[in-house]
Amino acid sequence: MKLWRGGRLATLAGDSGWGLIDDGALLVDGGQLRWVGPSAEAPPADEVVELHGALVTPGLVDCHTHLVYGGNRANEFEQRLHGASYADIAKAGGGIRSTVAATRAATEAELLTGAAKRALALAREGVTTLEVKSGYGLDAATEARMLRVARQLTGVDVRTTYLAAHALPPEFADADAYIAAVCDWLPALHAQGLVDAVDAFCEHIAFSPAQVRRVFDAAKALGLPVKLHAEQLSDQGGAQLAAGYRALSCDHLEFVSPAGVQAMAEAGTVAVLLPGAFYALRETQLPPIAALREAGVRIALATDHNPGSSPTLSPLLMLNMACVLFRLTPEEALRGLTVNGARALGLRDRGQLVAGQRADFCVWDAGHPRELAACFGHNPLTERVFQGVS
Ligand SMILES: N=CN[C@@H](CCC(=O)O)C(=O)O
Ligand SMILES: [Zn+2]
Repeated sequence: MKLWRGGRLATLAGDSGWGLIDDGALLVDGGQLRWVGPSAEAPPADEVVELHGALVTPGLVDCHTHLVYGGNRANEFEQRLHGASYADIAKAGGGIRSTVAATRAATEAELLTGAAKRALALAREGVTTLEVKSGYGLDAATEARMLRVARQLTGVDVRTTYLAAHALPPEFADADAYIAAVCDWLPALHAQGLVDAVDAFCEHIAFSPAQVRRVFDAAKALGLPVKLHAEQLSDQGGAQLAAGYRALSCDHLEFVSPAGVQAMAEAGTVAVLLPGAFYALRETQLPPIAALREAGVRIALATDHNPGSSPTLSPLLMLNMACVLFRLTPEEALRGLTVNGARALGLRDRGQLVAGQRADFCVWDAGHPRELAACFGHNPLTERVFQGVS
């Protein structure tokens, strides 16, 4: 067993507060935290690492990414600067569809090379758990390829989400017929062990609530949990729909209604906020933070890394943006990228520095956890411990 001692621990234990332990220690047994507390009370260990007062937090959980894809969409960045909106570009056949063409054209090895570089960039800022969605294949073979690639990523714990209901592929004129295919492909992917959860994009440029319901019914029949890209550009009632399926999370939520917030609170559905997309699309409608807080909805944060609306690989920048743009407190933001991110994936074994949790943690050159959110464009990570190994 290995003891890390003499650190300032932001344990995030319990439901609020930093859970600070000054001069704290962590006893690691294999991949698990065996004991956490003041250094002076630490049990004996085979090996001791001195932290010299460094800050320690749980490993970061990036619970919403589209990390596997071909090509890039910097051309759309320019188009938006010339006045086109995200929806205009999508309606003209660009956006998600343009990444679908590039992803279909890429080999599994090419997709893995690109995704592995991105996963490494996230890990270098402290990510230890990462969710990766499909949704740029939109045919059975490419959706499977994306999910297989995600599962091959190493150095982070990966959760995969089936998002074939992301956009209508060019070979389908009828969205209902495509949704039937999306539902048909799912059992085989699930049988191959490639799917942890099922997601959909409920929006006027994507799929209707009735279509999402069919996808969720297919997930439910297999016992798979669901998540939803909900109310990003308009209020479709997606949050209520998802809550009706006890969804793990609803993500984006700029246009969610009070009824949607209430339904999420009652279902225990996590609100995943994505400041990178909000920023890049110059959205002005803020997610209803005060209402989410008041209703007691857990708030998570993620990079939403994708080549179009959120081409960021910086979870630390998301902490800062969540505070500056959404007015989250630094503590809410860090909880969003740790314990609440884990909850958005249905995981209860990580996100806090508490005995029994996974030994995934970060050591930072910082004196207080609020510094992680206050600074931007600066990475103070000095060590990342993943399953007990640094
Ligand atoms: N909004 C839908 N899906 C992604 C963007 C995908 C893309 O533009 O390629 C998101 O979460 O932001
Ligand atoms: Zn997304």
